Amino acid sequence: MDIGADRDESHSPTVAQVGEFGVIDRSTRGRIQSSHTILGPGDDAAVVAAADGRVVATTDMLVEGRHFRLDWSSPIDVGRKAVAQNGADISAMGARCTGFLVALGCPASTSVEVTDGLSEGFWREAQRAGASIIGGDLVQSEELVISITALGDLEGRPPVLRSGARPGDVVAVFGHLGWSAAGLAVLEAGRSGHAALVDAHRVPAPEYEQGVSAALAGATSLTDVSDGLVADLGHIAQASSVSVDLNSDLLDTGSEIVSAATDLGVSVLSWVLGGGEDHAFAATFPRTARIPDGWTVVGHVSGPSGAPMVTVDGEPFSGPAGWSSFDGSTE
Ligand SMILES: Nc1ncnc2c1ncn2[C@@H]1O[C@H](COP(=O)(O)OP(=O)(O)O)[C@@H](O)[C@H]1O
Ligand SMILES: Cc1ncc(C[n+]2csc(CCOP(=O)(O)OP(=O)(O)O)c2C)c(N)n1
Ligand SMILES: [Mg+2]
Ligand SMILES: [Mg+2]
Ligand SMILES: [Mg+2]
Repeated sequence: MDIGADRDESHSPTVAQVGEFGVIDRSTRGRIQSSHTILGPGDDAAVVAAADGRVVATTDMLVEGRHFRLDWSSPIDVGRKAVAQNGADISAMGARCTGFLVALGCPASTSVEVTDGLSEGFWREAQRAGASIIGGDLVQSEELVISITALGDLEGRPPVLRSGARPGDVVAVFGHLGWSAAGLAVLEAGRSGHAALVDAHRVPAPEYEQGVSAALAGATSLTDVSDGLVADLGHIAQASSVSVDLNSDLLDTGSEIVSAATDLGVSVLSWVLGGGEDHAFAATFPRTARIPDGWTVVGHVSGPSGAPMVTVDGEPFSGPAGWSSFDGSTE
C-alpha cells in the first residue's frame, strides 16, 4: 500500500470525509494474511488457527498524550509500538503471535494520512511478529486511542508464568534496558541527537522469538519489561513469593545511554532499572539451565526473608521502580 500517496496532510481527506468503511478499506485492501488466519477481516469476526487447542490472549491500549505524541512520533511509529507492546506480552508467555485485532478511536477531523500511517505501522509490526491484522473496530472519539488484542499459540508448551521463579534461580534479561526512557527524556528535554535512544522510544523492537527461546531453555518465569525492570521483576517476585537481587555491575548500560545520561545529568541506572516501554524480556532460569544466546545473567532469586521484593546489590532500590498508570509519572 502506498502511504506516500497523500503525503501532504493539507491535501489528505479526513476520516469523516472518507467514512468508516473507506478507512477500513484503506487499511485492509491488498494486505496478505499470515498462515495463522483462516478468515480475515470482513465478516462479523475472524477465524484463527489454534493448532495448540489453547489460545493465548492479551490486550493493551495507547492513548494520545499519555503514551505517545504525534509531534514526537510518526503514525507509523505509533502503529508499530501499539502492536509491539501487545506482541511482547504474547512472547512473554513463551508463545508465538498468531493474530492482532486493532480497535481505533479518533476525531472525525483526523487526516487519513494519520490512519493510513497507523495501519502501515500495525501491519509492519504484525508481520515482524509473524502474524497479521485479522480485524478491528473504528469509532469516533475525542482523542486518538488505540486498543490492540493479540492472540498467540503455545505450540504444545506450558505457558511461562510470572509465578514460577524459585530460590536459587538466576535472573537474565534480553534486549536494551532504559533506552526507551532515555529517548523519552531526550524528547522531553527538546535535545537533538541520541538517535538510537529516540528511535527505541518511538518504536520498541521486541525480539519476539526470545520468548519461545526462553521457554525452550526451561525459563521458570518470564515477563516483558513494560513498566520498568524493578517494577516488572517485582510482579514476578510477588507472584512467585520470592525475592530478586540484581547485580548492577552485570547490567549492560552501553555507551549510547551513558552519553545521554551525562548530557542530561541523569543517573543511567535510574533509566536501566526504572525505565519502561523497552519491551525487553526478563526471565528466571534454573541455575543449571543453558541460558539462550544473547541473554545476560543480571541477578539471582532467593527465598524472601520478609515480604517478596527486588533489591539492587543487596539493597532496596531507592529510585522509581517504574511506570504506574494513575500517579501521572512513575512508582
Ligand atoms: N480492566 C481489566 N480487567 C481485567 N484484567 C485486567 C484489566 N486490566 C489489566 N488486567 C490484567 O492485569 C494483568 C496486569 O496488567 P498489565 O500490568 O497491563 O500487564 P502488562 O504490563 O503485561 O501489559 C494482566 O493479566 C491484565 O490482563
Ligand atoms: C507522551 C508520553 N509521555 C510519557 C510516556 C511514558 N510512558 C507512557 S506508558 C509507559 C509505561 C507502560 O505503559 P502501560 O500503559 O502501563 O503499559 P503496559 O504495562 O500495560 O504494557 C511509559 C513509561 C510516553 N510513552 N509518552
Ligand atoms: Mg497491559
Ligand atoms: Mg507484560
Ligand atoms: Mg503497565
